[in-house]
Amino acid sequence: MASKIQTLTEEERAHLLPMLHNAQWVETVGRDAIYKEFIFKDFNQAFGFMSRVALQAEKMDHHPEWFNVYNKVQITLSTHDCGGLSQRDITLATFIDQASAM
Ligand SMILES: C[C@H](O)[C@H](O)[C@H]1CNC2=NC(N)=NC(=O)C2=N1
Repeated sequence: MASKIQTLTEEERAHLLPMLHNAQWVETVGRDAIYKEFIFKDFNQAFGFMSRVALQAEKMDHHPEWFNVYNKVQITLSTHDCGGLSQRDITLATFIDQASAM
């Protein structure tokens, strides 16, 4: 059986979280998750971004918690299967940042 997904170790966090902070991701209060808000020119741009993220999320079997109104997309990433931040969240956050810059 494949080993269960693990939350990030303290060592991994010390290395990865400063990089995420530089990219404007913040740690959520009261929960082991990261959060970022994206503002686009209009709904079309926002939904194009969401479409790119959705296809990647499905490929990874790792899905964002998100909220969209018009040009604004708020995203929280956490791994439900381990109850906190895992490497999958970091990988998806990196993809999301790239997708937002397209
Ligand atoms: C059964 C399915 O593989 C799991 O529920 C996947 C789906 N997408 C997921 N997305 C996120 N963000 N965390 C998970 O733990 C997760 N688990």
